[in-house]
Amino acid sequence: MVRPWRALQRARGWRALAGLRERPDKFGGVSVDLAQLGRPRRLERAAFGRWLRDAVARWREEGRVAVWLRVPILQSGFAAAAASQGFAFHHAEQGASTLTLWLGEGPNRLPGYASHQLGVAGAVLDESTGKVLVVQDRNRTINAWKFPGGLSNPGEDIGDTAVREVFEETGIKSEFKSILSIRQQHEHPGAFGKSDMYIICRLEPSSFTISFCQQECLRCEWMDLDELARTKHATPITSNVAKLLLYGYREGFEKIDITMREFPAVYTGLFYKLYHRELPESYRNII
Ligand SMILES: NC(=O)C1=CN([C@@H]2O[C@H](COP(=O)(O)OP(=O)(O)OC[C@H]3O[C@@H](n4cnc5c(N)ncnc54)[C@H](O)[C@@H]3O)[C@@H](O)[C@H]2O)C=CC1
Ligand SMILES: [Mg+2]
Repeated sequence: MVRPWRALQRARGWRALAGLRERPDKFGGVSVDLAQLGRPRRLERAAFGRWLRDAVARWREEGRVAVWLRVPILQSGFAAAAASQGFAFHHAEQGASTLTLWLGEGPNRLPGYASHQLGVAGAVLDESTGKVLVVQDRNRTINAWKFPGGLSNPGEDIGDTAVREVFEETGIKSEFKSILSIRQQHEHPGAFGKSDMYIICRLEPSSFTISFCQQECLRCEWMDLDELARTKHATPITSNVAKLLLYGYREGFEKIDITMREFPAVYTGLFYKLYHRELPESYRNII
């Protein structure tokens, strides 16, 4: 016998499903966010599965090309119900996962999620002494000199990551001047098998007394740039960028710098940063 309160809960669950808002997108897909259901204690996975099967049939009839289903973490059982109907994970963040189902013709054309992580290091050069700031990692088996740096926070500008990481790891304050190099490595073990983008910036110091982070660094010092360019005890990236920096130090930074300019984005009203080699004024103003 189904107890009346349980029947009532189920009826509420069905009403909630029937009332789910669907958001079409400009590509012909549709999104449904299951957070709208609140905490449906009595809405069973099987009932949700039946609703989803009917909804998918309807979306096919309507000619939708894709379904985006957002599932709050506490309702993850619904992800299993969706997977049994062909949905697959697209991405997950702290509180929810998003699954997709391609309904269009031919192979799935939905864009993937994050493909890279971004690391940024700072080559901090004291131009008055020709010394550059280097560290050795505490957690590495082979200890080579490298520039202090680390992973970018979401929404953080490249130069801000370099300045923050340099300060956190060495106690040195600095200012962003330019980008010197970009390294891309696929299947990076430190990036959960994704690709790693590693950018080295040129920074100018505004403080000089080292107070390095004991958790992350084993050693930290101001080293002659000339010596860093020659030493065998540096990673290949560090050696190459040290040579590049030495070239710029001797012959003018305009030979090596990739500088930054800020522009308003046309469609969104946001701003972005454009990084490129110096462009003479006469070329900037060509109409
Ligand atoms: N060629 C070079 O000179 C080197 C370049 N890199 C690049 O630097 C960037 C990352 O810099 P980092 O200094 O590593 O980042 P970071 O300065 O943001 O530090 C990451 C922190 O997370 C910790 N961590 C990492 N994986 C962990 C795990 N599974 N469990 C617990 N703790 C963990 C580390 O011990 C470290 O304290 C990447 O882009 C990488 O490719 C890193 C090392 C050498
Ligand atoms: Mg680091």
